[in-house]
Amino acid sequence: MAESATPEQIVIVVDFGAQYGQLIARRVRDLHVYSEIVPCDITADEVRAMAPAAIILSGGPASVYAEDAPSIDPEILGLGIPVLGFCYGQQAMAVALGGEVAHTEKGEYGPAVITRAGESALFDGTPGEQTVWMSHRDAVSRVPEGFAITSRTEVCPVASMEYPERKLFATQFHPEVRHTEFGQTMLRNFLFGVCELEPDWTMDSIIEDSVAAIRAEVGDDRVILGLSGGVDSSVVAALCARAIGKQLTCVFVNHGLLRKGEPEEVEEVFTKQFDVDFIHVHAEERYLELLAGVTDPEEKRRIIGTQFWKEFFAVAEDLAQDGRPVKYLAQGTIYPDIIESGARKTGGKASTIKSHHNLIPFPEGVHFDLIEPLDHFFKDEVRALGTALGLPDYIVHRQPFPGPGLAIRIIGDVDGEKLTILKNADAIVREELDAYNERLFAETGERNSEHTVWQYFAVLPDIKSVGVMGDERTYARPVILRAVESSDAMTADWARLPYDVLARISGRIVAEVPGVNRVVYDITSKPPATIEWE
Ligand SMILES: Nc1ncnc2c1ncn2[C@@H]1O[C@H](COP(=O)(O)OP(=O)(O)OP(=O)(O)O)[C@@H](O)[C@H]1O
Ligand SMILES: O=c1[nH]c(=O)c2[nH+]cn([C@@H]3O[C@H](COP(=O)(O)O)[C@@H](O)[C@H]3O)c2[nH]1
Ligand SMILES: NC(=O)CC[C@H](N)C(=O)O
Ligand SMILES: [Mg+2]
Repeated sequence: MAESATPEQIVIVVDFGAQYGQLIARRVRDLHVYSEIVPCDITADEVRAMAPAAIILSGGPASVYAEDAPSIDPEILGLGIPVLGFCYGQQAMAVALGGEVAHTEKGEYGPAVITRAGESALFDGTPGEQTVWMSHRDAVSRVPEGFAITSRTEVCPVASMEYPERKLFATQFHPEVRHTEFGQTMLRNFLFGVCELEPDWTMDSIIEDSVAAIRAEVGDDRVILGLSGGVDSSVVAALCARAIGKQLTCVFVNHGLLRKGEPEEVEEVFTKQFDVDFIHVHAEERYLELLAGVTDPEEKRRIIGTQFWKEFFAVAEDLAQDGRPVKYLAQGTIYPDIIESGARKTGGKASTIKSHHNLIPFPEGVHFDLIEPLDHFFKDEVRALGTALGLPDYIVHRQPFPGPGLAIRIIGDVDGEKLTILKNADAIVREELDAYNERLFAETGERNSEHTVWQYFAVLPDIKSVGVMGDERTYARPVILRAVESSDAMTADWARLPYDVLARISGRIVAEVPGVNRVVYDITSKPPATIEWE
């Protein structure tokens, strides 16, 4: 399998089940150093093989002395690679090296003021007293031999500790959260001061590395790309077009589960505005037949994902008629697809939340070598990459649309009638919320800012309810409105839409979409819900 281009310098974040694991990796990447999360049972040999330039130990919910509490292999701390531990990470470091951890009399949650003690490279350029963010009940009560205490709070005797000669540093507080006043300075001090890293992981270098990796992998062979018109696959298309030009054929599968007007738009954009070979596969009937009567969400995802492979393979066989076989399939797989599918490359530690269509195993008889240059990235990073590649805003800022399409927004089995209802209701939701987002954009000047609605759509549940329209009883379907704020789809909150916007959407759907007599709004965040309903 073709790996994405991993930069030479990498910082690994050892995850003890932190709430902020992703955030740590992001903060490091924001400083232009590549970072990736690894599970906490990683062995010293595995770390050696990855040869990271630095290691960060995350926080975590456990208590170090609890049964089954995760720990760090002390050998890892002795590899000579600089280590920085946060919270549970500090506690785990202390215990691994012979120090002690105890319950504090009262925990510290939220802001705390630390007082520094002595010199520390980690605190360079920060004041003697400063506000940090804490979230802990335990604390280091005795530091391991050779360690110095570099700050304390009233409650916590070891707010930070270090053994600079061995390049081991740790804090009880969380430098990765925005509320820690000088958190980003500390991270910078660690990466560029202690570890002497170069901030060279820039969009331009990412593009260069990816293009070179694709070229090296593919050589003179041919590639087909699953192109949905979405952000991820469009960015991969741009990267592949740069790398291998006309060896690339883009394949758009119209499975009939797309939004109203979408197939026409995608075809228009990629045949008229981009110079790529584009094939539109009409698979509407095949999908409807395969999905008939299927109600289980994972079963639907499996059928849809499997059929995607078959459609791509059929195109590849067709193209190969001219004597030049197609060996590679490129896709816009991104990191959240992988982590949620509990799939390969995460080391299998994550649990399966839902099987993303692009991670379903190949059916018998189908094989491709995969090219997935975005498989380490989050959505907002993909967008930044798209902008750097010169893709237009309407593609870069398109809201995500899942590969299995409307099939996972129709709860229960899928049929033509339900698809029509959902397409029409969804078109109204998009029209109204597109306009709302445009108004916010006009006010803030920022697309996909924290103020705009990130993703919005309609869901059709498998129930009916009683209503009264035109003095007559109705027994018809409700439509669920889902609108969320997010930046990377890993977490999301429901959008606090103004009542007048909600009222207009509800009024229009019931008036304009036959078969619907009620509209409800989903006010659940992710977690505990997910963005999609299936
Ligand atoms: N209708 C489709 N035809 C061909 N390939 C598809 C289709 N839908 C999805 N894919 C493939 O599956 C990958 C993952 O889908 P996903 O929806 O996550 O990405 P996207 O559509 O490119 O971007 P976005 O998340 O913005 O919708 C796509 O990048 C693309 O390679
Ligand atoms: O390409 C995709 N194939 C899938 O199978 C899939 N399932 C969910 N999504 C999208 O991923 C993001 C997170 O979705 P959830 O919170 O529902 O898991 C949201 O943006 C979803 O729209 C998918 N995208
Ligand atoms: N946020 C954390 O890492 C907490 C660590 C540990 N569970 C404590 O309460 O002290
Ligand atoms: Mg999509």
